[in-house]
Amino acid sequence: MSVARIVVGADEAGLAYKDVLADLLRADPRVEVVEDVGVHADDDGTAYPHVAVAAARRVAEGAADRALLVCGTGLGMAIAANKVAGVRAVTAHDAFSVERSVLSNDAQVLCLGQRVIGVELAKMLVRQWLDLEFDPTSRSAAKVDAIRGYETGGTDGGEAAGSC
Ligand SMILES: O=C[C@H](O)[C@H](O)COP(=O)(O)O
Repeated sequence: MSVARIVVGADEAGLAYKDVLADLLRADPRVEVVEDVGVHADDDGTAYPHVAVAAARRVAEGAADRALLVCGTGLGMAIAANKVAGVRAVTAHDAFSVERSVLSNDAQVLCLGQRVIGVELAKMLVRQWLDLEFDPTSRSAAKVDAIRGYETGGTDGGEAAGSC
């Protein structure tokens, strides 16, 4: 999965980190486009589900490769983004989880909590995230396909095609 086009978003509880992380992304030569779906001001009370879904839809429609979302905890953003078909969003605040979110789960959306981790750790995790790429030939691919199977209305997530 390319990291060329990344959409960022936050509610007011994640705005400061979102802006710092967007600057980090803009400075990375691999990132060609950083699309910011807001919020842009401390007094913008847009609730996190609206931001999360706006960003996740950009990923689902192929307009962005990944999304980086920040709220107070990173939890609500992930819950909301996962309502968009085709999107796999996670909250991850440690290096191992960030790594596995891409390598195991092919997650396109990383959600962070501004009230949970320090800004330097957030920056480190995002730098690491940019280095990661899912391997569609890996043993994890069938499991991600099983997620897709449930999403598209299947009742068994494609269990017949791959055991857990
Ligand atoms: O998951 C939700 C976020 O942490 C949000 O920024 C804060 O939500 P709250 O105001 O409902 O606690």
